[in-house]
Amino acid sequence: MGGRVGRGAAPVGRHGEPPPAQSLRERFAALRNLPPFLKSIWQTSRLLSVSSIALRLMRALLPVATLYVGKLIIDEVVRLLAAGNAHADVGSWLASGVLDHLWLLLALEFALAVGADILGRIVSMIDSLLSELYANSTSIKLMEHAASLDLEDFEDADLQDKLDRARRQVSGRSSLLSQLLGQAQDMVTIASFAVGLLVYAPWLIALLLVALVPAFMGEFHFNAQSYAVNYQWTPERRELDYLRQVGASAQNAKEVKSFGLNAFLIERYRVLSQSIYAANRRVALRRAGWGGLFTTIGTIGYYAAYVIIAYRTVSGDFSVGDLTFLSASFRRLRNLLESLLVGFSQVAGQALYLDDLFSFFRIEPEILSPPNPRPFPQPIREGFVFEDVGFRYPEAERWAVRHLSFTLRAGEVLALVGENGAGKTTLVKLLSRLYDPDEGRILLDGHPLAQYDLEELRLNIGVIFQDFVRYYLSAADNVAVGRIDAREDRARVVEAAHRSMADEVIGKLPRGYEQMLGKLFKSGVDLSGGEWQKIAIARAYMRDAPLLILDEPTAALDARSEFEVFQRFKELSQGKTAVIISHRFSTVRMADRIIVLDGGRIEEIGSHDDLLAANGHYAELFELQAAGYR
Ligand SMILES: Nc1ncnc2c1ncn2[C@@H]1O[C@H](COP(=O)(O)OP(=O)(O)OP(=O)(O)O)[C@@H](O)[C@H]1O
Repeated sequence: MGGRVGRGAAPVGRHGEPPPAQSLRERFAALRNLPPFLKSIWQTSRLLSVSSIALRLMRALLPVATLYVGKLIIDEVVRLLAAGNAHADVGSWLASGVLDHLWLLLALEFALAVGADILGRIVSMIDSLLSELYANSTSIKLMEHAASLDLEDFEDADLQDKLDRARRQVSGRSSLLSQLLGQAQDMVTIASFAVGLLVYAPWLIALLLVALVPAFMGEFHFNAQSYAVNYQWTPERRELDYLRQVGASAQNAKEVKSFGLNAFLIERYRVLSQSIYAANRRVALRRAGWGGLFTTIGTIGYYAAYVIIAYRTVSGDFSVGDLTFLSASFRRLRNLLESLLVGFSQVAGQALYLDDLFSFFRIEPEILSPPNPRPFPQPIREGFVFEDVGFRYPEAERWAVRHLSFTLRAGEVLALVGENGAGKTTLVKLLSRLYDPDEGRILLDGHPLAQYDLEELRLNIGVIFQDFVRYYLSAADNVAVGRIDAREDRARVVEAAHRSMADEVIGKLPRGYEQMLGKLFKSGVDLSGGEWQKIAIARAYMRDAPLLILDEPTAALDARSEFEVFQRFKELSQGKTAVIISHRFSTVRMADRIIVLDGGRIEEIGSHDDLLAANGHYAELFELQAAGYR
C-alpha cells in the first residue's frame, strides 16, 4: 500500500501541520499549471479559442485609439476657437466646410465607441460558452478518472478531500479563463498606452510602476492566504455538506425525525460553519485593511503625475489635447496596471486551486490490467485457489484476513459464515479484485488473478453486495445495471427479474418495468427493503457470469423468500461457481461446502453435515440459531 503519487503527499489540516503553498516560490510555482490549463481550454474548442483571442486583440487596441481621437477632437476645437471664425447661424457655418474635419473626428470616435461595445459583448459571450464547454469536459474527465481509481482510493479521506476540492474547481475555475484572456488583452492595451506615454513622458511610467508594487504584493499575499484557509478547511467543509445532506434528505428523514436529531445536526452545522466563517473573515478583514492602504499609495502616484502634466501644459510644453490625452491615458494605464497586477496575483491564486484538480488527475490506480493479459477461461476448469492470502486495510493495524488457504472449486456453491467483522466481505472483495492481497496470492485456473484483464475478470464475476445501490432509475434499468450493455434486451431483463422473484414486485408497480424507483424524482415509487433486494439479486442473473457472489443481499428478505431465492439460485446456477454469504443457516446449509471464518482466519471448512459432525464453531452457531426457533 501507499507510495502512490499525490496521495497523502500534500500537508493537510489546521491541526498542527504546516499550511500549504505559503512561500513565494511555491506560489509562483503554481503558475506551471497554467500551460496545461490553457492547453485543455484549447482542446475544448479551437474555434472559440481562436475567435476569443482575435477579437480580444482588436478590442485591446481600441482604448488608445479612442483616446487619441479624443485628443485630436480637443485640439481641433481649440484650433477652431483660436481661428475665431464662428458663424452667427449654424446652417451657414456647417455649409462653410470649416467644421468638416471635426465632424469626421466625432464620427470616428462614435464608431470606435460602438465597436468597442459590440466587441466586448461578443468576447464575453464566447468566454461564457467556452467556460461552460470546459466545465463540462472537465467534469467528464473527472468522472472518468474517478472511475479508473481503486476502491481503496475512495476509502481514503485524503483522496475524498482532494476529490472534493477538484470538484469545486471545475465550476470555480471557469472564471480563470476569462481572467487569463482578459489579462492578455489588458497587456496589449497597456503596451499601446505605454507607447503613447513614452513619446511624451517616459518617466511617468516608472513612477506608476513603483506606486503599484505594494498593492500587487498585498494581493498576492492575501490570495495565497485565502487558498490556505480553503485548503485547510476542506475536511470541515465536507462535513458541512454531509450534515446538510443528513439533515435534509428524504432518505434519512425517517430516522432523523424519530431520534429528534435535527437540533443536534443544526447545532453542529452552526458551530462548524461559524469557525469557517471566522477564518475567512480574518483574511477578508486584513485584506481589506492592507488593500486600502496599498491602493492609496497607487493613487498618490497617479496624482503626483497629474500635477506634473498639468504644470507642463500651463508652462506650454503640452497642448490642451495632449493634457487630456495624457491624463486620461495615465489614469487608464494606472487602472489597467493595477488590475493586471491584482489579476496576476489572482491568477496565481487560482493556479494554486488548479493544483488540486491536476493532482487529483495524477493519482494513479494500482490495480491494473497486465500488458498482455491471459484470456479468461471459458469455462472455468479448476477454480480459484487462495494461497496464504492476507489483506490489511490502509492505515489499519489489524489484518482483516490472513493466512487464507482454500480452493473455490469450479461449479461448487460455497457459503461463507462468520460473525460480524470476521472478514467475509473482504474475502469477496479480494476474489473480485477490488483489492489486491498484501500477502499470498489468488490463482484462477493456476494463474494469478493479476494476469487476467481486469475488465474481463469483472465482467465474468457477478457480485451483489449487502450495501448494493438503489438506483433512482426505472425498475427495468435497476435490473439492467447487472449488464448495462444488454439494457435494451428486455427479454433478458424480464427473465432475470423472474429468476430473482423481482417480477412479482415489478408487476405490482403502477408503471411496471418503466416505473421510476426511489423517492428522488416526482414520479418515483419507493420499495420495501426486501423488494429492493429482489431487484438487486436480479442483477446477478442479468449479469449471467460464471462466478456469482451474493454477499448477504438477502438480509431483509422474509424467511420464505430467502429460502426460495436461494433454492432457485442453486438450481439456476447449475454449472456456475457461486459464493454466498448469509447469516441464515437455512440458506447456508444448501451450499456444497461452507467456510467458517473467525477473526480473519479460516476456522473450519466442509459440508453442512461434516461441520455438524465435527461439533465445532459451526455446530455451535447452528445450534444457537436453531434453538431460537424452538
Ligand atoms: N473499508 C475498510 N477500511 C478499514 N477497515 C475495514 C474496512 N472494511 C472492513 N474493515 C475491517 O475489516 C474486518 C473485516 O471486515 P468485513 O467487512 O470483511 O467483515 P464481514 O465478515 O463481512 O462482516 P459482516 O458480517 O458484519 O458483514 C473488520 O474488522 C472491519 O472492521
